[in-house]
Amino acid sequence: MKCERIRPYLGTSHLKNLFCLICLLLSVFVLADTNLSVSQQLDRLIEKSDFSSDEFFNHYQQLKEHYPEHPSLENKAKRAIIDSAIALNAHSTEQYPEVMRQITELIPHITDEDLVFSLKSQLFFMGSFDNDNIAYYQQVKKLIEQAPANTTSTSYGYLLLDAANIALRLMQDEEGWHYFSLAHQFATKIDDKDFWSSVENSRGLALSEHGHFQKALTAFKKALAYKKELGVNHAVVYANIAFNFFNLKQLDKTMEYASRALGQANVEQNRYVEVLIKTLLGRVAKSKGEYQQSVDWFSQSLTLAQEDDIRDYIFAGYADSIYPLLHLGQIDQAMMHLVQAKAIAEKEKLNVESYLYELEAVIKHHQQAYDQSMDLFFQAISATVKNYNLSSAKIAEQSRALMETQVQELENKRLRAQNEAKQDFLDEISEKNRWLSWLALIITFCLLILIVLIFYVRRIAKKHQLHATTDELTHIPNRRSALSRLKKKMFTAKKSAKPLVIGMLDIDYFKKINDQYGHLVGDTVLIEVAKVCQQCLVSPDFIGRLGGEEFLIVLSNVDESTALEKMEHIRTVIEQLHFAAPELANLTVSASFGVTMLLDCDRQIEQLIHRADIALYYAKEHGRNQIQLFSATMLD
Ligand SMILES: Nc1nc2c(ncn2[C@@H]2O[C@H](COP(=O)(O)OP(=O)(O)OP(=O)(O)O)[C@@H](O)[C@H]2O)c(=O)[nH]1
Repeated sequence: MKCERIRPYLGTSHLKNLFCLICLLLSVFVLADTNLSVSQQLDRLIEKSDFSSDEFFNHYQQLKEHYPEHPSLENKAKRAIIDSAIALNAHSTEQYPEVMRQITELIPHITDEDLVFSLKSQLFFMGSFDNDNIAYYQQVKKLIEQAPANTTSTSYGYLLLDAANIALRLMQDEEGWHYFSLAHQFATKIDDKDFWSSVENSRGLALSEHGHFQKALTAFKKALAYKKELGVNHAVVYANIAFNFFNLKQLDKTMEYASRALGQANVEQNRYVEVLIKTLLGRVAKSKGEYQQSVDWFSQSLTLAQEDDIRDYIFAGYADSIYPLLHLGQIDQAMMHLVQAKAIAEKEKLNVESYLYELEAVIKHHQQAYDQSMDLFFQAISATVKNYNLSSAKIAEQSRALMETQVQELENKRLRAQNEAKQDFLDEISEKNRWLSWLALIITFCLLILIVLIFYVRRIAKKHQLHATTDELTHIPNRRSALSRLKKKMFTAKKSAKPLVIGMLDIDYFKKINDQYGHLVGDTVLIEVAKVCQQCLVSPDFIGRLGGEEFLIVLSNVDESTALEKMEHIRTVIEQLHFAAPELANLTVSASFGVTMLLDCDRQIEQLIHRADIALYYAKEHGRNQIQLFSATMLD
């Protein structure tokens, strides 16, 4: 962004250099009539002209030694022009007064109008330090008006370019582009490729400063083509193209042309371009957010600029690194750079007051001194207004742009704070969530353990219940369970007025079986009897073991005859029991049954059981292996 801020005073320096070069050309042209040999040597000198090259100085030195006291006034004038060009190029301000004195003395004696004009222009450049303000612009315009009619002096062309640039910087766009158009016409008139290249390069810089980067690119490329055609130095045009691509945000192209500029600068031994490109690389790194890299590039550019005393870029090195330093949180270092930048600006009389206020405002902003920052921003505007004599519309435009920047900055700050708050909230939630996750995990784990425990407890309880309600030997309901179920059946039957029949089953002569075959066989008989009985019954009918060899059979919802049929079937099945073991081949089993039906008068199961017992006793008494239905006569 600061490219545009640096450009104003850089552009003028270039113009001065170019102007000096043209003065040399003009001088050679003038001398061609008076002294051909000097002229030829100067021609060669000018062809290779580069005010910063050793070759140029050596040739010029030789020329001076050969013709120390050349009588021609025009030659003296030319030498004064060359001396002033060298002094201007090298910023050798201490030499200015002497050269200016020579030029002032010569002017009244020179008759050639164009040469006089060139001398006056040179004098003007040496006397103008503060070249960015309205007064300077007025002086340039006045000088242009003094140009001889139909002049072919390129000094006139370079003054037009200077006027165009200054007008644009003073935001007098219409006049600025008008001067460019005049320079264009003048270039057509004199048909000088070098001047053409200067027009295009200068126009490219102006277009770039005004944001017309594509048009600027076209202009720079034309300038480059002219320079290449002439075979003169063009590293600086490469550099300008690189800067332009940077403004177009085409970083790949920026790097490509930066590299070409560096290569060409190496060939031309142009340290100025090297400094320029390192500054550009610093800006590229800054735009990528690589602030440390950016500071490093600016530091390298600053060192080179200091070594070669390239003052514009000593200032740029300090000023440009302020933003990245602030981003790196090095506010004190940024402040030190600002102090240095201010000192250089004051010493060199650089017209950067507004820029310095702006930089200080940004530093204050980073120091959170917002009121001071705002004041400094307004001082930056005031400085711009004062310096450029802006119209109220331009002031309003600048103020609005600045306010928008501030508002945007504050909005960004607000959004940052909002995001931070959001992040804190999310962190808090995620912290809570973390705890909740742990809690959920622990609870799940506990629940799992609980479920497993419940499962085992239930299994054990079931086992216990089974144990408590089931006969261990026969696996049918035991006495307690059988009687309990009978109780429920009796209650249901009475409630629904449905019939209920019970049968007491007792294995006949079981003692004998035990005695004859042993208890184990007795157990087997008990198991087999229980098994076949159960097979004969369908739910809700059931059988339970009351104890020893005695069983209880309960038949629900059956009439007397059906009940007796079922009992008879069971009896028959028991009677037909066969045991596989050969020693049990002769073992026969039978059972007696005492049967009774639920009566209306029954209140307790004991009454039922008692009647069944009586009937069983009766069956035993009357020959066993039979079924007896209770009847009152059995009581007799
Ligand atoms: N093997 C075995 N014997 C048992 C078991 N419980 C009782 N007994 C025996 O069963 C026999 C019952 O004999 P009793 O009450 O005299 O009856 P009984 O020999 O069947 O004669 P009646 O009932 O009159 O036909 C006893 O000898 C008990 O020891 C048992 O769980 N297993």
